[in-house]
Amino acid sequence: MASLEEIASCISGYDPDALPVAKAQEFIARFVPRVATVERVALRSALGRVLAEDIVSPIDVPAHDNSAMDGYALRGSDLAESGPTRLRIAGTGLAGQQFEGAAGPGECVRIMTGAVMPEGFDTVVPQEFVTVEGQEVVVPPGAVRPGDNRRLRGEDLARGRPALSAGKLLRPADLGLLASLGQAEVPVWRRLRVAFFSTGDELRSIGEPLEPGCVYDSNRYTLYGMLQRLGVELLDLGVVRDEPQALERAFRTAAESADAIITSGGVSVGEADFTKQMMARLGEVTFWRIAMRPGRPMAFGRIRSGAHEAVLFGLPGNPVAVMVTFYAFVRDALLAMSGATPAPLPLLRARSAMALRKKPGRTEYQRGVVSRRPDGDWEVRITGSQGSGILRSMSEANGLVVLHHEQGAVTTGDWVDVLPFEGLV
Ligand SMILES: Nc1nc2c(c(=O)[nH]1)N[C@H]1C(S)=C(S)[C@@H](COP(=O)(O)OP(=O)(O)OC[C@H]3O[C@@H](n4cnc5c(N)ncnc54)[C@H](O)[C@@H]3O)O[C@H]1N2
Ligand code: MOO
Repeated sequence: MASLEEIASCISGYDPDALPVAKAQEFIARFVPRVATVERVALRSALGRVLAEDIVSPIDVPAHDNSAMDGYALRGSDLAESGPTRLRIAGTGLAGQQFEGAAGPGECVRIMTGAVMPEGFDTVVPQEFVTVEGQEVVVPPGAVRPGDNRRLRGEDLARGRPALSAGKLLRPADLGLLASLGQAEVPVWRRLRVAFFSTGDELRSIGEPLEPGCVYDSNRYTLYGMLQRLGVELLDLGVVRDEPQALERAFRTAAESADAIITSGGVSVGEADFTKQMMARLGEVTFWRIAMRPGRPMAFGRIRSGAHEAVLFGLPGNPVAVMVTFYAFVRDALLAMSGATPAPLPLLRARSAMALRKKPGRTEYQRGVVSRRPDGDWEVRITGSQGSGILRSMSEANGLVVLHHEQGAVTTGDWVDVLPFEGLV
């Protein structure tokens, strides 16, 4: 596995004290390893897991040419060039059944949606387009063209062709697709294990009295929520005092049982911090100052304990900085470690309802509410104070306005990128 130094040397203009977001992302993507164990799970349990092998279709789906409509199967060559076409009804084909009778030229077969097309028939006319006169169907001119309303064998999935590629994060449509192939079990990468804890002597856990100068630990709860949504296995190591033995114990336990460790707090320049020293002592860790707001300080690397090691994301302590750095760096890294093919989060374009101050040379994430304007455009309004300790403005927001590295000030009405929370937080 490459060392931090080796990776740093691959990144042009790398400066840990002024690191653009994109370079930190690139660094992390080059560094993180991927899980190596495949397990086979029942189809329903594969939801939200990452496919470990390509799935080649063992069958044609659909298995036969079949009708897309309830109506009458006919031969396209029987359609009259002008005027109505009269066809004799030779029998019926139901879904799940094959029409066994014989039908010759000038004849049609009553057919239901999904029923196998009778031999030699290539077109279906929907029943609402025709009139039935005794044993005859009258198709008006122009009602159908040859080949209409017929679904071809293998048009969804062709036998022997790839149906899904390894690295796919399995969503509801994929479960359905796998079911249509008759696949009862799915090869997926094993779930990633992520340990997390909060550091800081001022932190109290829920249920403890709040002494003067203390705050309740909220970061473990936002982290829990974000990690739970990613579908990883969680190991909550609680609040750890800023004290060498306690920190060493927590880091070692985490490295021995998890693939990744997420901490919050203790990565800035404060005096009472043993956290940074312990990170550096137990592994290979770099301390970044990222050109972003919020979320400037961050530790990144690996922690070792005996033969075990885990990737470390040492996030800043401020509650909003934890969330923003998680979405900017940790989310994609954990998905990559889980075996998923990288896919950037989609951004929405919205007009800013207000002027925003912004200096080029850093990425800013501002909390906002997007809504639809009467003219149909999306509009975004910032949710009050953007201090990185103000979780309320994060909770009130439904997205983050992403002001990119090179971008300058925004004037009212300008288009900006928004990362919507829907489906994310
Ligand atoms: N002189 C400087 N001071 C600071 C800098 C700097 O560059 N120079 N950076 C600031 C930035 S930006 C941030 S973010 C913080 C990060 O500091 P730490 O990661 O060392 O975090 P702490 O000092 O432990 O905590 C910061 C803040 O967040 C509160 N906190 C921490 N953990 C939790 C938690 N689990 N739940 C709720 N709140 C938490 C903590 O009480 C502090 O108020 O440093 C700035 N300072
Ligand atoms: O990481 Mo800090 O959030 O910019 O306050």
